[in-house]
Formats: sequence, C-alpha cells, structure tokens
Amino acid sequence: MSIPAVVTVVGSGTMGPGIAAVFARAGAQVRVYDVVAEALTRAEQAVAMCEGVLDNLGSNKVDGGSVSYTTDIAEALRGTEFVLEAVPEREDLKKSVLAQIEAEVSDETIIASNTSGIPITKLGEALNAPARFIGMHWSNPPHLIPMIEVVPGEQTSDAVRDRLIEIVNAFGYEAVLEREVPGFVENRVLYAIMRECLALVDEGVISERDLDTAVRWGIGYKLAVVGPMRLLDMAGLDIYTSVAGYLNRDLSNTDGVPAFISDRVASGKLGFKSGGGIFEYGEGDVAALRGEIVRQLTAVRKAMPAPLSDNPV
Ligand SMILES: NC(=O)C1=CN([C@@H]2O[C@H](COP(=O)(O)OP(=O)(O)OC[C@H]3O[C@@H](n4cnc5c(N)ncnc54)[C@H](O)[C@@H]3O)[C@@H](O)[C@H]2O)C=CC1
Ligand SMILES: Cc1ncc(C(=O)O)c(C(=O)O)c1O
Repeated sequence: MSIPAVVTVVGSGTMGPGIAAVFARAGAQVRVYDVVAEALTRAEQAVAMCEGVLDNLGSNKVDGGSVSYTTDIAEALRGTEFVLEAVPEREDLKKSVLAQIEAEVSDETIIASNTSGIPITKLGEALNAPARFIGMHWSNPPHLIPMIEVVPGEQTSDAVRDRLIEIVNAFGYEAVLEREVPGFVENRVLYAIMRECLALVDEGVISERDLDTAVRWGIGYKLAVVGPMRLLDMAGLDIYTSVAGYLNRDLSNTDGVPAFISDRVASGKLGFKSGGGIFEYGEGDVAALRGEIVRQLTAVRKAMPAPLSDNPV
C-alpha cells in the first residue's frame, strides 16, 4: 500500500491543513495552494498544531513527508500525483477550480473533491477526463476522524476507486465506499439529526445546552461504539417497530434552512469563526474550546480499537 509521493491540497481553510498534515505524516510531499496568502499563513500554524495532535495520538510517522505553501497554482500542481480540491461548497466555483486543476496536471493524476455532498457526476462535468475524478469526503477535524467516504461518480474508473481506497487505508483510515447520493451518507445522517435537533430547540421543547447534553451522552457516546445497524439488533427490531410506528410520522420533515439558523447567519453570527452563533464566545473562549474538543476527541480515539483493526462490534 503506497501513498502518492506528491500530493496537492487546493483550498486551505477549515479542512485543508489537517488533510495536508495526514498526507505528510504518511510520507507525502504535500503542496498546499490557496488564492489567499493569509490563508496559507494560518495553514502553516494549523499544520504545526495538527502535527502536535498526531504526535500525541501516537500516529505512525513515515520519513520524507513535508508540507509547502504557495499561491502559484502551476507550482502547486507541477508533477503532482494526487490532488484534493477543498474550496468552498459552491458548485460553480468547484467546477471552475477543477477545470483549472485538470489543465495543469498529467493524464495519470487522480483528482478528488472533498465536497460535503455535491454529486460527483455533476462536478465531473467540468473535466475532460472524469474517469480520473472521485469524491473523497473527510470529516472535520480531518486529522482526528479516521474515516473517509469514497464516492465514485458515474464516470469514475474502477482503478481510481480502488487506488483511493488503497491510499486511505495506507494512512490508517477506514474507507467507506458509497454509491453517490446528494450529501453522501455521513451528511444525510448528520443533517437528519440536525433537522430534528433544531426543530426541538426552536419549538421550545428543550434548551440548546440540554439538547447537546442529551445527544452527546444519550446518542453520541453510544454511537461511537455501536453503529445504528448493530444498535437496532441490540435494542430489538420489535421495539423499533413499535416506536417507529407512532414516532416517525411526528418527526420534523421541514425543508429549507430553519429561521433559527438563517436569522443568525443574516446578522453575521456564524459560530466559532465569528465569535458567536448559537452560543456566544468571549475573548479566548473559542481557542480554549477548540483545544478541549481536540483533547477529548484524542482521548476517545485512544480508548477505542484502532481503525482497520479487528473489532467485534
Ligand atoms: N468545514 C467542514 O466541517 C467540512 C467541510 N467540507 C467541505 O470541504 C470543502 C472546504 O471546506 P472548508 O475548508 O470548510 O472551507 P473554507 O471556506 O474554510 O476554506 C476554503 C478555502 O478555499 C480557498 N479558496 C477559495 N477559492 C479558491 C480557489 N479558486 N482556489 C484555491 N483556493 C480557493 C479560500 O481562500 C479558503 O481558504 C467544502 O467543499 C466543504 O463543504 C467537508 C467536510 C467538513
Ligand atoms: C455541520 C457539518 N456540515 C458538514 C460537514 C461535512 O462533513 O461536510 C460536517 C463535518 O463535521 O464534517 C459538519 O459538522
């Protein structure tokens, strides 16, 4: 199992630096490209922090890995074997960036997208050779969540699909192969949960803080060990049948973004990145919270069977 020698990450915001750190750790020479120079300065600091987290996790470190930063797309893509696109989630932007990438790389280069769920077949319309293009959906924070959704489009070749699975496994992550559906599997499940959570808070059934406590301890902690399919067996399919019989019809089925979120977005409340969203954050709170989240995720990872190991659950 081998990692590509040269990897390019296009777009270095929330996701790019952690992804670069994982590839470099596995021995790749990683080039990080962004149109915004300050994003690269922030990325350099973020990659250093991710490396510290990976050290603490005891993750394997292969010699020869490196990360360099550039705003020059030709330099970023020269001789690269694998490109991951991680620019903002806008179909038009992604298509134009993908076409730019294809114009600079060799015919053998694999191009992947970290889209959260725009169909790969649709994005692949921007390319002359969509057989080389595939979805590679990392989860945030990418240096800590050891699972990647591998999503071929209709035109993706089997060789590219198999090579991507090999790459993901080579850096010690679980690869989950999916047929493409909007949102892919992870975000379909997450957004079903989010829709119900937002409806419950919006209707005054529960406070924001208690909702988080109920989901973290009642569902999240359990689901980290027992997946939904195994949980159904554990609970009993007869119990599921009884509860689903009266509950499913009562669950939220609203489409669109609820006012609870859109009102906040309209007033510039975006969450950690703006210092306030659903909760308010004072000076230093966000940095402290980010550190605590990483600390707790690291502790949970250490307590769980390693990804790719035999796990009876
Ligand atoms: N934020 C998250 O939790 C997750 C995001 N994703 C997906 O990953 C992708 C990136 O997301 P984020 O990192 O959150 O976005 P972001 O907005 O934090 O960062 C995007 C970066 O792309 C750069 N960029 C914009 N136009 C560019 C161009 N033409 N060429 C090169 N760079 C350009 C921006 O300057 C910015 O630094 C999106 O498709 C998103 O849906 C996937 C998993 C989780
Ligand atoms: C709220 C939210 N939305 C999308 C994603 C994603 O996977 O693209 C995530 C994530 O954590 O990865 C997310 O939290």
